Amino acid sequence: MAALFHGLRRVALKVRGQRALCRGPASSILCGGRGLPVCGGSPERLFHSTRAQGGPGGAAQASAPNRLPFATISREDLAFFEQLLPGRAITDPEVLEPSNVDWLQSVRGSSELLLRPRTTEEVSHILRYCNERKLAVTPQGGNTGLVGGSVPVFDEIILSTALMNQVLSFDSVSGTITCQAGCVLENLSSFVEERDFIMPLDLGAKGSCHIGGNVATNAGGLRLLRYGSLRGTVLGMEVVLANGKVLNCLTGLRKDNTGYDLKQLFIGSEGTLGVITAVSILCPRKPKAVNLAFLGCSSFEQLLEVFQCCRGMLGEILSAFEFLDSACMKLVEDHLRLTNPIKESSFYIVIETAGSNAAHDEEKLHSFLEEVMTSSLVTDGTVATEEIKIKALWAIRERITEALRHDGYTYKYDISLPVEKIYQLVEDMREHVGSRAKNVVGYGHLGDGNLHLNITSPFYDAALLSAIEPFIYEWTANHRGSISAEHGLGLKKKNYIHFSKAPEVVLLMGYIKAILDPKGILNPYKTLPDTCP
Ligand SMILES: O=C(O)CC[C@@H](O)C(=O)O
Ligand SMILES: [Zn+2]
Repeated sequence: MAALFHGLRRVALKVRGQRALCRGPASSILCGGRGLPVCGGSPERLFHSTRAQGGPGGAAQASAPNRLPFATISREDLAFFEQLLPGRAITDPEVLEPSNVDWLQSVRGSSELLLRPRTTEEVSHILRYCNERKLAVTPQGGNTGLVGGSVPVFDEIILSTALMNQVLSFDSVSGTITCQAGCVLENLSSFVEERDFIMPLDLGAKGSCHIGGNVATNAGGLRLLRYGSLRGTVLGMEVVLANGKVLNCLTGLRKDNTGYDLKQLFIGSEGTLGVITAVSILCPRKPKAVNLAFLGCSSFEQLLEVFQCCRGMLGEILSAFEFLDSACMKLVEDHLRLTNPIKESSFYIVIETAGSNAAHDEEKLHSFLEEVMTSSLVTDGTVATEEIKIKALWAIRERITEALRHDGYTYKYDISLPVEKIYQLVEDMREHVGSRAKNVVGYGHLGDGNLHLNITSPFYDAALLSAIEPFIYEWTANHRGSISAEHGLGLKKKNYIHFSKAPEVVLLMGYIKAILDPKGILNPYKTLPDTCP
């Protein structure tokens, strides 16, 4: 079996060095929110943008509510903002354009004002003013979200964190980084890596997404299996409330049980409760040895067995367990010209190990590979230890979202389920929609029980959408899953919240919103449903 392992290594050398380009999904910025009354009951209509999507087709699976009675921007307002942020209160439609449209180009707002504060004080002034005037605000970071949470729906003022990009401090003993919300994740990764640490999260959108947006959407990503969610690694936070009050919870303490942990309210609230301006995040030490195994399996059942075996045999060095099906592989081959490094298989697995002793890790990985290959759970595979090859293999998994965008109009779902049920949904969906869909693909964070089910059609197709929904939500609810595992609800999914949350829970969310943002100015039309449970 040693020979087989080395054989795997040789295949790795064949992999071309494509670097995962930073696209934009997975996380977004401090988005979310809706206007008061908490459940507005505004009639819905389905809308889709005809100028949408980079690929063929385009549209949006989003319900467009009616505009709530917010004020509109006056000359005096513009003068105020221009004075507060000289040269950083943008009204030029061309500059505003990319901030009005989401990364998927599926939803579009019509904001006429983009504000670029640099400091928490400026954010505080902006919000105090907007709250008094009842001007609605959409916080925006890297604008990489997938649920329409980070762009305005109507004429909301866009509050961008792009210029709030300073690292404030780094504690090299604890590994805690404190930085402004607009720091790009990849820049933070480079910063901490130079100091022998890593960020606890990693996503395909790392080149564009902002850390504030990651926190506001509780972005999951590829390392959650090992380092947990931001709910555990965010130690402190500074947030500006709708009325401009600054809530300073910017501690770097691991333990702090003094009362309610208020920062948790803002993590994953999509900017509906406050604008996150700074965060303190606990970073793990940079692993001394990283290995990546890219394996093929002929059935999902076998893939699950590999997962079990992997957890048992790799234990503490396992840092990611991702999967994609053969339809995903075809998409990245066809649209991005990436090369399948192994024999064609029904399923592919990406396993990453990260540890402190290369020889020890390699030995563990070797025994694991020997086990799964002798028991024929894995049909083919390749292993990489060099960074460039690891990146090339990761690109196959990380760039699926980008490949989908080239495939047509994409109906996106982000479901968590008991792990053994994950692929049954893809199969049931394929059967259910039949030839109406161009592709039905499944991939995701298997180790976290998180499936990304994506369906494409050449153009937006309302009939296909009504075949998919509410079928997918009912299916998920029947299996006690979540209809949004890591992307949030934003604009597109907010009205389906009841498939995952009980009425009294949604009601309590509404009360919290009403307390923190009584005028509903923060990211209206997002996260909470239009109608009361
Ligand atoms: O595009 C998607 O559906 C998933 C995006 C992202 O969360 C990923 O895991 O690649
Ligand atoms: Zn994901």
